[in-house]
Amino acid sequence: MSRKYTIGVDYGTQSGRAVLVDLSNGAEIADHVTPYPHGVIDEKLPTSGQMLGHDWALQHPDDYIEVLRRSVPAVIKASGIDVGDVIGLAIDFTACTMLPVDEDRVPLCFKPEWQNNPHSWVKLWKHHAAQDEADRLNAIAAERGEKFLPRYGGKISSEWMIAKIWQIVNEAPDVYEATDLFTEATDWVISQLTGQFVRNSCTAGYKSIWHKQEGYPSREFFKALDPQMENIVGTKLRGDIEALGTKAGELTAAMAELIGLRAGTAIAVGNVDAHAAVPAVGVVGPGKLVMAMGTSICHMLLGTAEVEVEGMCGVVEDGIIPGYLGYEAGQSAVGDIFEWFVEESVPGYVKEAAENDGVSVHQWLTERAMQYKPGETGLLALDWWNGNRSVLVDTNLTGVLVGYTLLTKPEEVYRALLEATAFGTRKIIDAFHSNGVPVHEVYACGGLPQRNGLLMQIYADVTNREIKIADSKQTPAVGAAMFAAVAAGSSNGGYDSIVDAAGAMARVREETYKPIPENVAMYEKLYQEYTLLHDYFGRGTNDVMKRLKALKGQG
Ligand SMILES: Nc1ncnc2c1ncn2[C@@H]1O[C@H](COP(=O)(O)OP(=O)(O)O)[C@@H](O)[C@H]1O
Ligand SMILES: O=C(CO)[C@@H](O)[C@@H](O)COP(=O)(O)O
Repeated sequence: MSRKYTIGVDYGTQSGRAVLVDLSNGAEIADHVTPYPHGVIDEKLPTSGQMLGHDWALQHPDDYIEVLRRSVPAVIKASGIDVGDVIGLAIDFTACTMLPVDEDRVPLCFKPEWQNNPHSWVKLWKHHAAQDEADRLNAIAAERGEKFLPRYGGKISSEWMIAKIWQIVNEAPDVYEATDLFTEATDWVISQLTGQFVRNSCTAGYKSIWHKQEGYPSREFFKALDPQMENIVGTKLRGDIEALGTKAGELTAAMAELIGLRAGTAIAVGNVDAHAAVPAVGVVGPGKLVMAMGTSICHMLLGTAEVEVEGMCGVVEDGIIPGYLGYEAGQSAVGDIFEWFVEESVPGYVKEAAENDGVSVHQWLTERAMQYKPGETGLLALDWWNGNRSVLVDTNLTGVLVGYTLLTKPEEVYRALLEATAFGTRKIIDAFHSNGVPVHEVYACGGLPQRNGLLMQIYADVTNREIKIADSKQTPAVGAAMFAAVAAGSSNGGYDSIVDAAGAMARVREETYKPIPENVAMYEKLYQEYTLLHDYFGRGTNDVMKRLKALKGQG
């Protein structure tokens, strides 16, 4: 039998990428990236030019189709394989990235009557303008003693589906009324490929408060949020919910023509970027934490029992790998903080020097930051430039940097920011480890481990754990390609389970980052200081960040 292939398409924050993978060994035969033509829409609406509020982040649904139009034919062409040997396609996405669609699954923002209303657009995962709704939702859920709350670390995030929908109810009831379905972008793209709408259990579980045994929260709960939402489960949230790796349907003739694959190709149900990455590094059992490190970090871990962990994003049965409870936690900004510094905060001389040396500003700063020992900068930061996702679950928290002097150099600040994100990860690991979900090994994938060795050494030192790195530039896409192989099934040249697919296709690099004992000791001291600052600003001793944000809103 000829070699068989699948395509995984990873939808990130700024771009989407397709990877064509050999099913016999997981080799990435070709990849292609399509930057989203509209990028992240966080200043003004592309249609009317209307300015968006603080904390808004939207996207254009056609950008997702553009990724398929451009990147799928590009990987077929670059690989030179026979398209008939591509047996499946699957995608993974940022989440909760959601949109309202009409009865024909047309996004409301495509329709002239709605296109000038910002609430008709895709709300990206990092749209944080529903914090008020999230706060009220959490208070109501706690008051009612809702059983679901502990499964989400005690708080539902403003990033997740129900808070985002409630914001639409409050600010644009007409959009709410006109919406036939609220869908995750990952499920919407799959519906465009197959012509059928099916939800996936991963986003339903982590982002929409759905539970395998108990379903969604009760009508009474939704009614307590707003009477207009009472029947939302049977109406705007309806749809079959299928497990990861299930075949959602087959590629329609029209889409086959558009993207250059055969009609009838198996299409898997949607998935989330970080979750898809887990089998791609070979993790199919407990004790091994996977960090998907890019714009943000998602921390993924498998367990055998459902336990409560402060501030985790969620625990979902079969949510990552069937047969296990999948735990997720995260940091809302990591690479984004480094990017902010590079774009908004380095002096002109750094940019010029980097240009003269022919390296990126990130590289220039990293080479210099490497010369410092832990503690030597005298700086300490809180990594809350985009709020805190875990363990505090509060998007109203903001960044802090302590220890500036007149001699502070940009590379020292850069190093302090790298370290702050590592301390944030340590908080998450400690929360799991001390609550009965052990973390013995750490794996990293995503853009950051490929680009910044100093960052990875700092993470190994701060967490005092060896870190294994994915042997792939596009780990979530490879994971999606594995789920596509499962959707196609072994009778078609794919696999019967994700465990079988991971056994044959997953890869990590031989070299690892090992903790250096003297760095571990110094970082332990700095971590104690980080914890003091973290609790002081994050647990209510001093709510100055929130007061400042409120004043900013009035200004
Ligand atoms: N050399 C570098 N060191 C640290 N961060 C970097 C470096 N180069 C780029 N970045 C950061 O990587 C992030 C993008 O990560 P990537 O994994 O490619 O994207 P995504 O999260 O959208 O999938 C950006 O936020 C950028 O600031
Ligand atoms: O929240 C999740 C997954 O649950 C991510 O999609 C979100 O953090 C975005 O990830 P990226 O940083 O764009 O890889």
